Amino acid sequence: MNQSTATAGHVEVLHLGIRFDIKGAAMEAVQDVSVHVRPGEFVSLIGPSGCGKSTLLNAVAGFLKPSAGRVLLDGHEVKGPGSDRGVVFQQYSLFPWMTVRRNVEFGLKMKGVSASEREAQARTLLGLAGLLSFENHYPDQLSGGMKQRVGIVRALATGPQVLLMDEPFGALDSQTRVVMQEILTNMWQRLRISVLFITHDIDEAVFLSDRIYVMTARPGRVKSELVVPLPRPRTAEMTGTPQFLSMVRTLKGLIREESLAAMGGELRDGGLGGLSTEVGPAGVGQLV
Ligand SMILES: Nc1ncnc2c1ncn2[C@@H]1O[C@H](COP(=O)(O)OP(=O)(O)OP(=O)(O)O)[C@@H](O)[C@H]1O
Repeated sequence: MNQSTATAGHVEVLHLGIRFDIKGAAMEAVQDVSVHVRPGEFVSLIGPSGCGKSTLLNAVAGFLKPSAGRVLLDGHEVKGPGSDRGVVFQQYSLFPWMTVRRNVEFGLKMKGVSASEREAQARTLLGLAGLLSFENHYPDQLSGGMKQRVGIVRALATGPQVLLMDEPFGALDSQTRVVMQEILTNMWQRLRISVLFITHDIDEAVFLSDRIYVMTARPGRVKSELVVPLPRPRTAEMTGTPQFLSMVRTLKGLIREESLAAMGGELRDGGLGGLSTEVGPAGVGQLV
């Protein structure tokens, strides 16, 4: 497993609270959340829409200041964005006027890395992502999946200890998404980097993660923490195993409870009384 070899990239979110001011009223988006990512670990956050997943990730990225609690990276308090954390969003954030390789080199250039070293590092990572033959293409000559692969490579180029990914495959069609998951798990396996990953796709979370946090409806708190017991490296065949399917079923039950709670019981009150909020048999997802 990765976490046995990586030594940096330990994220600790301790009793995090984040409040937004909306028209003069405080709105609590995240409440008393404690989560962690060990060095080299792949951890996902899932939960109903609006439960504060992006807010939490933005606090780890240093884009948002906690209203309560702390975020630590390798024991040091996060006080703002830094090159020790790479961020990938759902929207492709490439510079359209730069080639693929120039896009990847951009962060290295900002760090003052020499042209020859930049080129070597960019080409190594592009090779890992299967994009070397596209290094001189421009973003608008690439498919959505390729653009997002360039986005991931660009986030990795400056050598962060932690990769923060907010629904990175959300805009892709389902076939491309599955391929991207395999590419990401292979890259992660080689790079030994810590990942905090947000997704709405439960299969994706199970396929990629070592552990999964399920969040409650707003204000977001940690509802459950599950260890994914599947071996590494992950392969597409594993998605059909009873272990995988049982874990997906467990997570679906947990999310469904919270989605119903987020709707304030409106569905049941509206006459859909047959809807059950009970979670099915816990299966293999080991609750910790
Ligand atoms: N900058 C902001 N100002 C005010 N409210 C905000 C801000 N950012 C987020 N919120 C609110 O905080 C809550 C949590 O939002 P957030 O985007 O973190 O949820 P999420 O779980 O990532 O949602 P989704 O799964 O739909 O992307 C929502 O009610 C959202 O409207």
